[in-house]
Amino acid sequence: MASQKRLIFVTGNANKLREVKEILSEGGNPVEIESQSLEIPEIQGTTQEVAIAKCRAAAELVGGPCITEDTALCYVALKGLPGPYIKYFMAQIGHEGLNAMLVGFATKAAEAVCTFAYSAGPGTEPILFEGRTDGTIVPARGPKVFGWDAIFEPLGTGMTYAEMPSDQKNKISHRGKALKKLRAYLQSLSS
Ligand SMILES: O=P(O)(O)OP(=O)(O)OP(=O)(O)OC[C@H]1O[C@@H](n2cnc3c(O)ncnc32)[C@H](O)[C@@H]1O
Ligand SMILES: [Mg+2]
Repeated sequence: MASQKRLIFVTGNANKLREVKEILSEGGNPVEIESQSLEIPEIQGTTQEVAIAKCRAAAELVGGPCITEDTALCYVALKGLPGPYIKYFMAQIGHEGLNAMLVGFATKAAEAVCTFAYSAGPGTEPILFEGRTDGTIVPARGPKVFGWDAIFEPLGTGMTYAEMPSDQKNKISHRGKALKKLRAYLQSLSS
């Protein structure tokens, strides 16, 4: 059996880290995740530009290979906004405000987008792995534990992320889909 690689996941978000560990623990984990909580400034731009800049900065700070992750919540009616700026919107206006932003718009459709970035070390170009889940913005339902989970209802489920058991969310989530791609890439590196 190939020895397990250790990889540093630079994130300040304990819920992200929990889900990443849960998802990677299912079925042949190619890496052992070690986390480092570092405050990395996030630039403005597309989800891809934000993810690349963050991972580059993280690799410089860590001084070696690492992964970072960016989550965006993209409203169809607002052409993808708040997108990568969702954290600040969430902090300032909360679940109610995030619903109120859509009053007067015909569609409440939104896409949850997760972008993992892998850097082989300082000075190397990060590689991106993206996962997307379509859904609808709804008044909050379920435990308010993780970000905007309570107001995002993935299409066809009738439940918000917050109302689902974590294994159900992980199976269909933006993060689960992106991690599947990252896992395949890491497996190809170690074989
Ligand atoms: O240190 P990092 O990894 O950047 O952690 P962060 O909390 O700053 O995360 P982001 O910059 O990616 O901002 C994403 C925002 O969306 C929230 N979020 C991320 N994933 C989520 C999920 O699966 N469900 C609900 N909210 C989520 C998260 O709490 C933030 O408010
Ligand atoms: Mg962040």
